[in-house]
Amino acid sequence: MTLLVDAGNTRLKWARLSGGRLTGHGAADCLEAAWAQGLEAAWSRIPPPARVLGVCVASQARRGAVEAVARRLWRRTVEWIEPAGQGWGVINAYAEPALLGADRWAALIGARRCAPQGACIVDAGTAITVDGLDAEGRHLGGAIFPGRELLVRTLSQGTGRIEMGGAFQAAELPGRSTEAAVYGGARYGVAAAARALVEQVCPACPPAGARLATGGGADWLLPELPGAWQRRPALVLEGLAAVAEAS
Ligand SMILES: Nc1ncnc2c1ncn2[C@@H]1O[C@H](COP(=O)(O)OP(=O)(O)OP(=O)(O)O)[C@@H](O)[C@H]1O
Ligand SMILES: CC(C)(CO)[C@@H](O)C(=O)NCCC(=O)O
Ligand SMILES: [K+]
Repeated sequence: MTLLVDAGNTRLKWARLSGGRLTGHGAADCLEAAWAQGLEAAWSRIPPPARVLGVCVASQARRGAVEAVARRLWRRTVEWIEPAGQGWGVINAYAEPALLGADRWAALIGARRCAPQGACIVDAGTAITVDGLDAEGRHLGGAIFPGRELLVRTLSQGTGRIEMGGAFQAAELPGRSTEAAVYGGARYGVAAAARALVEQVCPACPPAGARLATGGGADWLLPELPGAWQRRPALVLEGLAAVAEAS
């Protein structure tokens, strides 16, 4: 069994790969202080994996904490996948391939496998990313925009008079309090921005291409986007599964 890990900036997701199937999906909220202890407790209940394969777009410290858990529990080294110029049927659009987010790279590999006709991919995570992929596996490039929660944090941290804490709340506009104005602004602003990104990136993708959506924010974002989208909650892990099976 191979343990697949998607270490994002908000959450860390994992699943077990055996016999070509993904099972035992789990997630840890990395914004909580004791997330690493929580991860260790959750992982101590799964059978020892032969390999641990992952992507990490979070800090070096978080990467190190994940490595420490795998080492302590199973004496395993985590194999972190980094984007290359090409691999697993995908050709990276970046002039400096290593600078593409490893989660975007894995999502493209996952898309290559489930949508050989090409795809437009939306990942609604901490950041919202949109990427294009053609029928030859060429990555067409993409877009990066702050997600809802991140936008609220940014406003809170970058101003003197806005202080936001706690969970995101649905709010209507016009808002009659700072909270309502900020939550409503983030909700409608990010939705409008995501629509604009999709409208820019999707026309560059093959007309018959799939529209694939992933990320923890897909449920709220999808109804805001034009067109019919296929939910692939584990697209990044699906890409990692393709890598694991081929190496
Ligand atoms: N239980 C939850 N905990 C945290 N975020 C959640 C939860 N449910 C939904 N979300 C939404 O999912 C988003 C995080 O999604 P996801 O887990 O895909 O992010 P991530 O992988 O950490 O992001 P990134 O890869 O961009 O760093 C949050 O910004 C929020 O909008
Ligand atoms: C954009 C995020 C934060 C999305 O998780 C991640 O893919 C990342 O840190 N990327 C590096 C920058 C880039 O992809 O160009
Ligand atoms: K993500």
